Amino acid sequence: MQKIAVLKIKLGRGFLLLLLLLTLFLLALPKVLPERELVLLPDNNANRFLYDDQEIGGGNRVEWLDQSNNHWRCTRDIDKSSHFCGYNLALSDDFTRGIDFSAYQKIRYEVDFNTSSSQITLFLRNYNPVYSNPDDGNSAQYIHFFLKPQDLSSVITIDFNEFRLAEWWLSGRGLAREDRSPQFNNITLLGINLGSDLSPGNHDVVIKRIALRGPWVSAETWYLALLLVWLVGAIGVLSIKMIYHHRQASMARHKYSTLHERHRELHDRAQELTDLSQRDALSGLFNRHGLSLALAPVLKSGKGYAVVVLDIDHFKRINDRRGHLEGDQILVQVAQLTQNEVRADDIVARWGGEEFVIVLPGAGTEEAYKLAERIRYSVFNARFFQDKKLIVSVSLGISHAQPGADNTFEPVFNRADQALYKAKELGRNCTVIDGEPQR
Ligand SMILES: Nc1nc2c(ncn2[C@@H]2O[C@H](COP(=O)(O)OP(=O)(O)OP(=O)(O)O)[C@@H](O)[C@H]2O)c(=O)[nH]1
Repeated sequence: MQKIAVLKIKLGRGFLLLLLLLTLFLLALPKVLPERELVLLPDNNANRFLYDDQEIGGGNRVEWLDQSNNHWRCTRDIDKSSHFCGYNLALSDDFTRGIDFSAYQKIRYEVDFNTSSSQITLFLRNYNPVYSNPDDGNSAQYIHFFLKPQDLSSVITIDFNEFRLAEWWLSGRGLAREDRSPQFNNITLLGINLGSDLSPGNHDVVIKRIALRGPWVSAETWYLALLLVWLVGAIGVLSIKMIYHHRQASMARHKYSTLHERHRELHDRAQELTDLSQRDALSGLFNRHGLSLALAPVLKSGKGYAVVVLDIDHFKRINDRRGHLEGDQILVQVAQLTQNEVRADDIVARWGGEEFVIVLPGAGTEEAYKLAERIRYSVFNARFFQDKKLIVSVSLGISHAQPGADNTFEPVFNRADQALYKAKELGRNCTVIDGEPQR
């Protein structure tokens, strides 16, 4: 039991330690893991195109300087007004099907800007059938971020939280609340616009790389994993406790049943010893000690009782003729025949040798005489070893203890024994009552 308790404590501590380590590991993992990345550019199949405001009479003209390296230029004609000039990257051939950016957190541009533009717009287009129309490129959400000259560096990383939905796109559309904020689940196009008011001269841009970045696993998933770990931990601890208590209970049950078994064995043994000390081994009747114990309450009651002393006639001769073993069997059979005739509360004992004593509590001599005669006839008529020639008879002496008198057994027994002696003298196979002539 102690070993199990120690094991339980060790297991419990081990489990807690494991849980703690696992929690620390899960907490540290997002910080250690490299970010997930999706490279949008360079991509050989990328659908890139430039646009300017020439068609609407503007003063901006765009051209590729080195298309394979995404190197392009906007030139502003001072004599005309400036509206827009820029670069687009279509993410698929199908204008309605883009890429889900929402699994990422930010977008990373590696761009060389050689421009004096005071405001560069980085924008994304999100197509959603709720508000978009496949025939109208402008119906996809226009989400933008304004780059100021001070933001320009070789690597620019922008969190998607920093993007805004353009007011001009939103106005007049009457969209539902959930559609009035930027959506990133189906981005079909991204672009760079050098601005609406470019300064005269050349503005060169080289786009080296554009990629999405984000954690491998979302914060919600981490929390869920932590919760799961603790849940599994709690179930583990509970299971250990249950197993421990179950084992304790089964050990207690085993101990109880062993004790119970032992108790039963001791009880049986005690009964056996009691029987041995009170019973005659051959006949199974009370011996003298058993008789004195059984007699005690009768004497104490003071009610009076009758005593019959029985002795097998010429038993020595039977023994001599048939052998001691058969003599024993005759003794057992006579005991049984006697036992068959008595009442439930009569006490039958083997006094010794071939002599038996019967005590009849509350009985008078008449009753005792009838019993003695029944026994005598029963023995005389009994068949021993199926031998018709073997006749066994018994002689009996009877005495009576008056109620309130004779509270010791010995004198009453002696009187019955005297009567038995008389019966023997009278020729045996008869019953004599103390103080009476033979009937
Ligand atoms: N087989 C057997 N014989 C026993 C036992 N106890 C005593 N005896 C024998 O019983 C016989 C008793 O003989 P006796 O006292 O002379 O009396 P008896 O031969 O019965 O003669 P009466 O009593 O005068 O009729 C003896 O031979 C004992 O050895 C016993 O347990 N088994």
